[in-house]
Amino acid sequence: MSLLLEANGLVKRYGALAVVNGVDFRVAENEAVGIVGPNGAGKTSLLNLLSGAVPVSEGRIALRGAIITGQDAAWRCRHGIGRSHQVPKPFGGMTVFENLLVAATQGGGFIQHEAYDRAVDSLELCGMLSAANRSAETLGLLERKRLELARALATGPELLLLDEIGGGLTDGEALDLVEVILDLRRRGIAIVWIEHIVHILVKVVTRLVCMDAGRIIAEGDPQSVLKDPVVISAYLGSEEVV
Ligand SMILES: Nc1ncnc2c1ncn2[C@@H]1O[C@H](COP(=O)(O)OP(=O)(O)OP(=O)(O)O)[C@@H](O)[C@H]1O
Repeated sequence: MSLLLEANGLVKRYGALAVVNGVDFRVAENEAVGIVGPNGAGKTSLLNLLSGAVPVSEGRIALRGAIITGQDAAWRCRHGIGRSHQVPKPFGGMTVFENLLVAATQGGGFIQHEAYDRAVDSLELCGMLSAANRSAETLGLLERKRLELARALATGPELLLLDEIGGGLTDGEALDLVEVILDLRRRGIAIVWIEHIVHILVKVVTRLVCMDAGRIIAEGDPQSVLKDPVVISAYLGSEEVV
C-alpha cells in the first residue's frame, strides 16, 4: 500500500496549551485507522489539522508526497480529503439531495451530470434514497449522521476523516453505519475514524491509534493496542470493550 497522507511533528497550541503535541501520523491508500483516547485527548484537534480546518502551530502535512500544510480546508476537500463532524449540521433550508449537490459542486468541484451522479451515488450508498426530498432539518439523529457521511462522500474523497459518526446512536444503528463504512473501504477510500464505541470501531479499522494529552501513546493492530497497559490506564480502565 502506498502512502496517502503523512503528517510529521504536528503541534497545535491555543495560548500556552499544546492540545496536539508532536504527533506523527500516516495513512496509506485504502487503509482504515481508528483513533481513540479520553475526552480532551486532542483527537478532534488532530482531525482539524489534517482536514485544514485549523492551521498547524508546527509540523508539516503531505498528501501523496506533496506538502499541503499551508492549504486550507476547501483546497484539501477538492483534493480528496473529506470529513464528517461530530455534531452533524446539515445545510438549512435545503433538502437532503440539495445538501449533497452543494457538497459535490462546492466541496468536490464536480459539475453538471458528474455532480448529480455523485449526489445520487452518495444517497444510495448511505441508504438515504427514500429521504432525498426531505428537508434536511427534519431528520432524526441517525439520518443526520447518514447525511453527514453522504455529504462527505459526495465531495469525492480518497480519504475520509470521520469524527464520532457513531456517537449517540444505538448499537444497532451504529452497526448499520459500519456496513456503509465497510462499503466505502471496498471502493478504495481510506478512513480515519475517531470513535468512543470501540467494539464498533474495530469492525472496520485495521490499525488503532490511542491519544492522551495531545500525544500518541500507543498504535498498532487494534487488539494489541486495546490490551496495552498504557491504553488501559489512560482510557479504558477495567472496562471490557471488545
Ligand atoms: N479552539 C480552541 N481553543 C482553546 N482550546 C481548545 C480549542 N479547541 C480545542 N481545545 C482544547 O483542546 C483539547 C483537546 O480537545 P479535542 O476536542 O481535540 O479533544 P478530543 O480528544 O476530540 O475530545 P472528545 O473525545 O471529548 O471529543 C481540550 O482541552 C479542548 O478544550
